[in-house]
Amino acid sequence: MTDPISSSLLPVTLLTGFLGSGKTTLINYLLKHNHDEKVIIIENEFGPINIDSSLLNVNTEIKIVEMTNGCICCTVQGELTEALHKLHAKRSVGELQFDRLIIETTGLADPAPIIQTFFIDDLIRETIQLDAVITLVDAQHILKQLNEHRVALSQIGFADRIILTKTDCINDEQKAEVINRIHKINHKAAIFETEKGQIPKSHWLDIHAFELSDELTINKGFFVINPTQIFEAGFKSLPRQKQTTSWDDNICSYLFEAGELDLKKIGSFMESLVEQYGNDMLRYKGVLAIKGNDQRLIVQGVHKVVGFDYGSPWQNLSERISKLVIISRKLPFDELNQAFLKTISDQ
Ligand SMILES: Nc1nc2c(ncn2[C@@H]2O[C@H](COP(=O)(O)OP(=O)(O)OP(=O)(O)O)[C@@H](O)[C@H]2O)c(=O)[nH]1
Repeated sequence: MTDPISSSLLPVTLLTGFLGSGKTTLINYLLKHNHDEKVIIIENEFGPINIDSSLLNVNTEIKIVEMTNGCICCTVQGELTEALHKLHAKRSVGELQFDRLIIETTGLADPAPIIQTFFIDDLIRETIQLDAVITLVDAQHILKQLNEHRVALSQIGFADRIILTKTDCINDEQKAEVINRIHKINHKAAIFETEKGQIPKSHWLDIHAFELSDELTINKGFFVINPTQIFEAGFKSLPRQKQTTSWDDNICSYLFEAGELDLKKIGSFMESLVEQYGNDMLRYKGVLAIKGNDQRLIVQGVHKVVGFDYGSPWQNLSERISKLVIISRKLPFDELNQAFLKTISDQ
């Protein structure tokens, strides 16, 4: 068995992506090549007949839990929770043995309520670990989908990893345009390419994206609020690459940067940020240096569900820089910049 997140917590991967983006194809590839562990697939479709399960090449090692009673995201508090509880009960008495769960959402689902299920329900929180949100993007059609369907934007915004499919159907210039646009929406998620689902499972399983880890990968292209480096303005938007089209995705990535922070003050800044703008904040993660504390403070959240924990100690003083990345619908820069500057200047 390959390194699951922990021997006691069941790893769950959330596979999302617009209609026809290649989710079933990816799962089929995995099931064909993953013989060392047992996987349960939870999938849902609109309507009374679940067509996708008949497309999956299933052998006896794999069980599929179908949810055809509407869309996961609409019934998430009920049906998904119930399905997870049942699976846990069967697993814990040995009636069903499996090593991981994959949830394949309908192409029209917004992942937010599904992700929140893993943080809200007590039993699920104690027994299951959401590993990562993997978003499949149909490179041939995504630009059109983004222009026409907000949910496609949201699926990219929530992603920890993005798997680009159907790159065999476009040329290099078109691919560069797609990658450029994805980066502008979500600059944190690494992008991988695949043709017909042929990608090693290590690229999308056991990513540990929801663990309160110390790592915070930051690429260029964020809007930056950084009082440690830009004392006067405290805020700058990095130059964006030239845009050839007039679209304006309303989800983008933000970065707050500062030196050491006062726990109480950054706590109340975060509290009011989440209170006011949590509905717009898809994903956020921070590694903060707290005055008088040797350990990194890790914060991560999805909308208004936030988790805090202390991580590994800072090695030296120069390392002690606080960073918070937020992937969100447009936030009011000036207002937040001022509030953030106030938070750190009063310290
Ligand atoms: N050319 C090409 N076709 C692909 C690729 N990946 C998937 N497809 C095809 O795209 C179609 C849709 O793929 P699915 O795997 O069913 O997509 P899905 O995301 O499960 O679709 P929904 O369940 O409807 O949301 C199928 O005909 C696949 O064979 C790829 O990388 N290249």
